[in-house]
Amino acid sequence: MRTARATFSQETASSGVRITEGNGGLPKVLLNSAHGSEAEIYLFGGCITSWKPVNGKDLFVRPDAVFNGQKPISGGIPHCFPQFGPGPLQQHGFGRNMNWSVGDSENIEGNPVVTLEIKDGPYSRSMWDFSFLAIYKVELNSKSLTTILTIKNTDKKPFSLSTTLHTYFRASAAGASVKGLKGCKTLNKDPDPVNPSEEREVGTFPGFVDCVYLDAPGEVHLDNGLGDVITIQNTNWSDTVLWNPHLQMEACYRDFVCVENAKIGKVELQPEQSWVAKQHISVA
Ligand SMILES: O=P(O)(O)OC[C@H]1O[C@@H](O)[C@H](O)[C@@H](O)[C@@H]1O
Repeated sequence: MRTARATFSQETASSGVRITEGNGGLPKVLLNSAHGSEAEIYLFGGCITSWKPVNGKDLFVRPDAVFNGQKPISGGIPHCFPQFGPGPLQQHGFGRNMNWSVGDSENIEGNPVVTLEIKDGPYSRSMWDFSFLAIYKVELNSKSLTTILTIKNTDKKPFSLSTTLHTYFRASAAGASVKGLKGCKTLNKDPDPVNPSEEREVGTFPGFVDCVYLDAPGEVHLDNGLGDVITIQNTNWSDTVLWNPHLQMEACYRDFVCVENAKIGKVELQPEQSWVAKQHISVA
């Protein structure tokens, strides 16, 4: 079944896609699979704040997260677009500060699929003077969540960007580990500035961690220290970031780790060109 152009006021419950009012009165999209899983996405930031797979833990939203449509929502799966980290634009770019609109929604064998999008406007143009279209397709299955991000250059001049999905997984940081990054070259802010290749079979979070793994594999495994192993697969997200703020966020650092699919090196897009990347996270 396919439902075109859902709007805030238009509920498409039969497709398992429903738009309702979330925290702070912000519109959010609820996804319900016929197979028992749930997810929610705030249109502000296109931020997936909840993913409850069958037999798995929810994502993590920081206790300092605000839902006021002004500051980005800190938690879940925020977009860092069109810049990851600090730089000429605001930290992590402006995609997480924009109101995404709902495009198509559909239902595939009981699994809801929704497509969100943003394009340039006065707000983005004031910081980044390019015409672009970002399309974010989200599909919920019983034990997995798939997102496909497409960035299209709709301008007459080329542009470049970096981006990540800054995913906050609920975890026991002290017991969490990530497998699959051995051999990757690192860009490690701390503690080792010489940026060696990762030698460990598993990355852990014994203290402050903020490390980019370049040319990461298409699949890594997060043991969340709470009894689940989450498989994180990707196509075209070339890098992986591990982050835990430790004592910088004393109130919550014990309860999450970020494992981020990232594109750190610049994506260069000529007019009409697109960049597409897929993330698939799943529990056993
Ligand atoms: O706090 P924010 O802007 O939501 O971003 C989350 C974190 O993202 C990390 O990538 C940065 O290294 C941190 O400095 C930052 O705090």
